[in-house]
Amino acid sequence: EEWKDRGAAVGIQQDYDANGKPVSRYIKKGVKDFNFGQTLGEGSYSTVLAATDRQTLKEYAIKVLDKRHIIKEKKVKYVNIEKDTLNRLTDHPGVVRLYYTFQDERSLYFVLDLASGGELLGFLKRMTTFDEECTRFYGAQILDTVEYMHRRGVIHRDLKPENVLLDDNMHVKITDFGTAKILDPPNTGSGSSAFQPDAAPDNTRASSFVGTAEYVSPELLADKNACKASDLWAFGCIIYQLLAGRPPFKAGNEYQTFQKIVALDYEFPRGFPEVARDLVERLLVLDPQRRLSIEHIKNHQFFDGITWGRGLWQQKAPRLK
Ligand SMILES: Nc1ncnc2c1ncn2[C@@H]1O[C@H](COP(=O)(O)OP(=O)(O)OP(=O)(O)O)[C@@H](O)[C@H]1O
Ligand SMILES: O=C(O)[C@@H]1CCC(=O)N(CCc2ccc(Cl)cc2)[C@H]1c1ccccc1Cl
Repeated sequence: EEWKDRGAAVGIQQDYDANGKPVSRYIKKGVKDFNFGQTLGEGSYSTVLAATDRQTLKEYAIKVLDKRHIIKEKKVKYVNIEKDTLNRLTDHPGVVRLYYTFQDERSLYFVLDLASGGELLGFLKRMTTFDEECTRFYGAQILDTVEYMHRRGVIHRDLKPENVLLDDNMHVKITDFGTAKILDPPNTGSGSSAFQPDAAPDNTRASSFVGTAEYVSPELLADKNACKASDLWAFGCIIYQLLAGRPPFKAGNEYQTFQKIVALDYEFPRGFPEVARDLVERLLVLDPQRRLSIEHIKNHQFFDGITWGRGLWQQKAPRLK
């Protein structure tokens, strides 16, 4: 019972016994290992609290989910998807890292990277619009992270400025994977084959789920299925929104917003930078197969000057202006 209440083993400590024989020890973390601090935010089924590990003094964000509420709202599936997705996306600086999970009789706990800068949306609201340099930097970090997710066979499906958090270096930390889709690699016939693609082919379709109205792709509205290119549609909406201060498709209600999307009914405000306009026009394309691929986006003139890869995450974030 003790084992269960304190959650499954969450980490392996590699040690050696007196004779130098390797010994693996399971580290179990539980509520008692943390000092809980302020509430960082509330979700529909969750509360996120700042917390400090009492042994290491490292700071985390701990997402606490109420079991009764989750069961009542039939969201158990989303809890498992969030856990499984985060457990697949463990080695990229742009994804909020999941360190431990544990539970007690009332709650589930996800111990996550603390993104102390809060949501990108918050900064955008305060600035009204970003200049090109900031849009380029944040766009590049978001794209680099989306590329990593796709290579690991994960479609986010709800990319938006609320789900792009910022850490204490003002670098991107993408969150909210409860509605993500894990593309199971195609069964290559012989399961034991040496070559196992780390992700399904690009045009694999995911099951039905609709994200946030303003960022939903036309294919999702047409035939209820999202694909990797659906994340790139949302990416196009985000680039537009950072520079324009509002999303490209926004109407009085969700249905009218959907009508604008499927009709590709949007226009650029006066003064919208030409190069960025060209990029957005090649992303907000109704046919997902004709949308720019990640490789082509990275080579687009708008991202001239960006060093892709590790360098992008070591440089100083531009001051928001
Ligand atoms: N790792 C984190 N670091 C700092 N703040 C966070 C972190 N994760 C979430 N938050 C903040 O806590 C709030 C609640 O996040 P949570 O993921 O629990 O719910 P949500 O996804 O925002 O809402 P919903 O579940 O309705 O989609 C968010 O507003 C977010 O800004
Ligand atoms: O998959 C796991 O890592 C364990 C396995 C053992 C276990 O009991 N749980 C909790 C399962 C669960 C999920 C949702 C609710 Cl509402 C209640 C229990 C899982 C769990 C523990 C802590 C946090 C999240 C989860 Cl899914």
